[in-house]
Amino acid sequence: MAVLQTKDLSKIYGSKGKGISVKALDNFNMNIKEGEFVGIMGPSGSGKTTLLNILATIDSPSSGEININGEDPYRLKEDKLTIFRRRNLGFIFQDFNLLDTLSVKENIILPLVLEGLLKKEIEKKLDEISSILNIKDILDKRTYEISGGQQQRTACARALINNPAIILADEPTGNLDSKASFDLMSSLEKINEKRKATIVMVTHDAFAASFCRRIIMIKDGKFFTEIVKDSNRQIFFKEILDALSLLGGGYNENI
Ligand SMILES: Nc1ncnc2c1ncn2[C@@H]1O[C@H](COP(=O)(O)OP(=O)(O)OP(=O)(O)O)[C@@H](O)[C@H]1O
Repeated sequence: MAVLQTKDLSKIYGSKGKGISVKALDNFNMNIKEGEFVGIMGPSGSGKTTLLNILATIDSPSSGEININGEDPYRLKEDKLTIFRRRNLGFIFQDFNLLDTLSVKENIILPLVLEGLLKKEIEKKLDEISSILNIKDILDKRTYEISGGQQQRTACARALINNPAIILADEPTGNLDSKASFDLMSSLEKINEKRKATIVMVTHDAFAASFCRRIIMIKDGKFFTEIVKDSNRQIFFKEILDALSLLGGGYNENI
């Protein structure tokens, strides 16, 4: 079953007639099934952030349709949209976005406290997610007392604790070293496999992308191609690099 669908999604920045307008997304179609782990890649300026912001309901499309877990979020009023977001979407950002006045545990359980869940239920969910992400030992620490990798795993736990329909990740390894990237991506892979979590991740990093099961490449706001993992991660990594070199737009120089 598709948990996320876009149909002829377009986004034009800049008002008609005044100055230059930019078509950031151009009739973009995408279909993501429950339990998929999908990477979105493309050259700088190809529309990845625009797409993610629209899926995150932060920015509205100029035209086209979007369906998340059976609803078009852009048809909801603001108060319903806030609840929709909290229940259906989990966010992981490049810069972690943790609250440094709170402990690791308080950061993670925040969405459940907002939902008004019972303490016992909160503790059970906290225990489950912190074991998967290997952060049980640091739950009482402040966020400035832990490493970047631990901060990102904390942010992941917060995004996942209430089992959202979709996890949206924007360059989650962008601020991590290679060991922390490996740990984070292994955790996301495990969460995808064990909890059937649906993950959509924008990344420039072919190594991080190799943990996904499908990569959608976009160029100039349009679907360019997609590749599906049908062997091991090392082979998929090479296939991603090959596809990126065809895509051009600055990727070729990095290979
Ligand atoms: N708020 C805005 N106003 C006007 N143009 C914008 C705005 N945001 C993005 N754009 C333009 O839309 C296009 C797509 O931008 P977007 O940020 O989605 O690309 P991207 O693929 O995420 O790039 P990067 O990899 O560099 O982050 C670019 O041409 C960009 O300059």
